[in-house]
Amino acid sequence: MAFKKDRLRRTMMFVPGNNAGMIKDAGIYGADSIMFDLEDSVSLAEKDSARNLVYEALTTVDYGDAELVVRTNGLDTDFFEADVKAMVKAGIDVIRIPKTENADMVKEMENLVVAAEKEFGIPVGTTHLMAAIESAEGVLNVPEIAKSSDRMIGVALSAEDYTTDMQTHRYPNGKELEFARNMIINAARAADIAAFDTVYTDVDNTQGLIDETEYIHELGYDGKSVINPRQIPVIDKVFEPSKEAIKNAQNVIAAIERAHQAGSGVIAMNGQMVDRPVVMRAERVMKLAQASGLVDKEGHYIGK
Ligand SMILES: CC(C)(COP(=O)(O)OP(=O)(O)OC[C@H]1O[C@@H](n2cnc3c(N)ncnc32)[C@H](O)[C@@H]1OP(=O)(O)O)[C@@H](O)C(=O)NCCC(=O)NCCSC(=O)C[C@@](O)(CC(=O)O)C(=O)O
Ligand SMILES: [Mg+2]
Repeated sequence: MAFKKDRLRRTMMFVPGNNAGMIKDAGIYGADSIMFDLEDSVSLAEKDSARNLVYEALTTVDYGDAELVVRTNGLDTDFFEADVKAMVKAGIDVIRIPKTENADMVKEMENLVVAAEKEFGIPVGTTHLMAAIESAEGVLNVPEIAKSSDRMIGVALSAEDYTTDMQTHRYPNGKELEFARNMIINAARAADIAAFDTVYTDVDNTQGLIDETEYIHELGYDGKSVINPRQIPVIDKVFEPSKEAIKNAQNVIAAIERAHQAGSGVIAMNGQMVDRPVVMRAERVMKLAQASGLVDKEGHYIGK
């Protein structure tokens, strides 16, 4: 397991917690984060066996560098406490809180996580949290939800439940999600945490997935939740920087290093001002380039 607050999270793959085959092989597809689901993809009759299955996998399977996330059952269910205890004991990186309506729900989750960390001898603060925003109320409260805990790593739009709550459904142009998407990305950036777009459920429609991913990439999202491994390379490709963008980022980083050596935090490059925000964008391009295998560890372009 590997946790880093500012890691790349282009794809977060849902894996139904009752499917042993999918759980075992979930690490081979290259998702940045693997999310084991104990909530809506698991029937009531299988809640306990799914929890045991995911616990077993977390403590025995090597998922490499992937970040490991679990979506527990809701705070209002009989399964929630047992889910949280088992997942904290297993050393999960992140708990995804379903149907998060307000900051009090995050606090309730946090209190249980702290108790479980103490009970199982896990260093307090190790288990991180993220909130799934799945309702009108959740969208209105997302700014406070995003800032409600130091453990928060991100907020995610959950459009299936959200559109149901809004008494609409999903359309190809995504107009029904505009307000929620803008609220969520803005709240995430204000809290300095990640923003995840929703699942794209039409798994055979690759062009539709590309269009939606390009749109949320432009809005500034870190990535998307996915439901099928075939969606991972499609999303990664949209997030892949061009050769020109990489070259520009390399030039920006080199220019600011020269500026720092000369005792300045700002420099002009080809007539354009290079300062901290420009450098931060360049650093993100280089991180994406490295994850895409387009540059080596020293940042030299190697292509594919
Ligand atoms: C969609 C489909 C049925 C398509 O089946 P297909 O049969 O066409 O799949 P194929 O492509 O043929 O599979 C090829 C190979 O990949 C393996 N494989 C497939 N999917 C895999 C996977 N997910 N993880 C690991 N492995 C996988 C498979 O086992 C096979 O392995 P092998 O046999 O060895 O070749 C299948 O993917 C699937 O069940 N997905 C998970 C669905 C799910 O989790 N739903 C709940 C989360 S959403 C929700 O709750 C709404 C939300 O809450 C969301 C929010 O909060 O954001 C909201 O409100 O919006
Ligand atoms: Mg949902």
